[in-house]
Amino acid sequence: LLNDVNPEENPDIPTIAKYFSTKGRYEEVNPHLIEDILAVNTSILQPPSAQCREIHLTAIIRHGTRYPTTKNVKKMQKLYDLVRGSAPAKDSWLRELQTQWTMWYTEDMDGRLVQKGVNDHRHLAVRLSKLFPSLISEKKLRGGLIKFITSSKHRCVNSTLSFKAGLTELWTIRDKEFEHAVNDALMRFFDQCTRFLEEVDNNPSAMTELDKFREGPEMKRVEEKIADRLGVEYNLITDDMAEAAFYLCAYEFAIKTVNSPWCRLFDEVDAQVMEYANDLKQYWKRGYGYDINSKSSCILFHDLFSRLDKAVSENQLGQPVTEAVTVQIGHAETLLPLLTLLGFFNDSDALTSTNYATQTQRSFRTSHMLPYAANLLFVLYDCGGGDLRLQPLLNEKPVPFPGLTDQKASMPLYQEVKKHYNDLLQGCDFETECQLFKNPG
Ligand SMILES: O=P(O)(O)O[C@H]1[C@H](OP(=O)(O)O)[C@@H](OP(=O)(O)O)[C@H](O)[C@@H](O)[C@H]1OP(=O)(O)O
Repeated sequence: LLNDVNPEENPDIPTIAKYFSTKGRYEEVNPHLIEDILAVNTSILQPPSAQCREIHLTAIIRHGTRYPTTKNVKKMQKLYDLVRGSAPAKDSWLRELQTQWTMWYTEDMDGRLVQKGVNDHRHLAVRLSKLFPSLISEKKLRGGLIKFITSSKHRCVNSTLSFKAGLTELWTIRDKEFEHAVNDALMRFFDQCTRFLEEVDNNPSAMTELDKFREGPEMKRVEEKIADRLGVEYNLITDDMAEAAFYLCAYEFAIKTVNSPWCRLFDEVDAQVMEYANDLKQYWKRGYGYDINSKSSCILFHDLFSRLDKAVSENQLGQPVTEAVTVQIGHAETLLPLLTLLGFFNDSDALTSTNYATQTQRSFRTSHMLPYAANLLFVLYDCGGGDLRLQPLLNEKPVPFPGLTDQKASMPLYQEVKKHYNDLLQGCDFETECQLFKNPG
């Protein structure tokens, strides 16, 4: 019954759950799924005419809900030890943390997929088959027209297996296995872009804005309030400890759907500060902060459009589209550089350590873009008479291509889209962009 109530008032859902950034549950961006995990709303698709039929779909999907990485388990363990060692509390929720709640996360979990993450992908597969029944169909799966590509990371491989299982269970297919290709050049391009590795990933000064914010007044106030709630010395609650507490609340909720006592350490103002710190990390490491962040996704950008072009030419020749659906499973850092390259969620002002107060309405907000199982879809429609249209969807909702004027119900002409991204289509060469000493001009 609790699920019937507005998520905002559901005591099982932490009030701060909408601020969990890339540690957020998929259901927080699609709350109707809380009541019915397989619910879809086909009316959102609105092709401009009844003649339109979908001929190709590429889905770029983040893995499902996972355990914390080793780096964060260590921080969480340190906070747990600190809380266990503090003076016996009078508040029952804190006494529960001090005496009942046990630290069950271990370093060997290291970001592996959890059962909820298996279900995230099983259910997403079924919902997408309901949204696009002529493409994600048993006939096309059996016909080898649905391709799977994954990052080599265990959480992505297991998400791929789960997505496939969603379909084989739906159609009770037991007599056939479907393969997937492991392709890190595509799904983990950031690992192979030398200029990104040198100038951002391995450059300590690249994250200056995040470092300054973590030492700044907003974070300091959050740390003090946590220390007050725990009844410990201010100097014990560092930014790392605040992050560990936030992640304990987020993981207990995402993995076990529990509104744990750890969430009591934050009010909404605190959670918005923690969310901004995570957005600063993503902005400068994967988003608009540095041009190379998005240019490192050129290989995925060209892969997408060559796939779309192939479907167009096969369709125009009256041939069956040999790759009707491509399911590509990667990371938050696979999707975000591509979203950035395409211009999505670009604010007029950069996110910095000093403008938090004016960025409360920012569009660059990973809590809305990149929960577990976040998915970016490109659906190609043939509307007859050579009228081909491309519709982008993020997390099962149509999103207009930024800056594209012809936004007929977010389904512009494919040629318009290619014209809009012509500079990238003619350039954006991964080798050129990623070489360390880029030739000027
Ligand atoms: O803060 P952690 O260690 O969890 O950061 C992870 C990334 O998680 P995210 O920041 O996206 O929540 C993880 O991305 P994911 O999409 O695979 O979950 C990434 O693969 C991992 O390397 C960590 O990223 P970092 O940039 O190395 O901190």
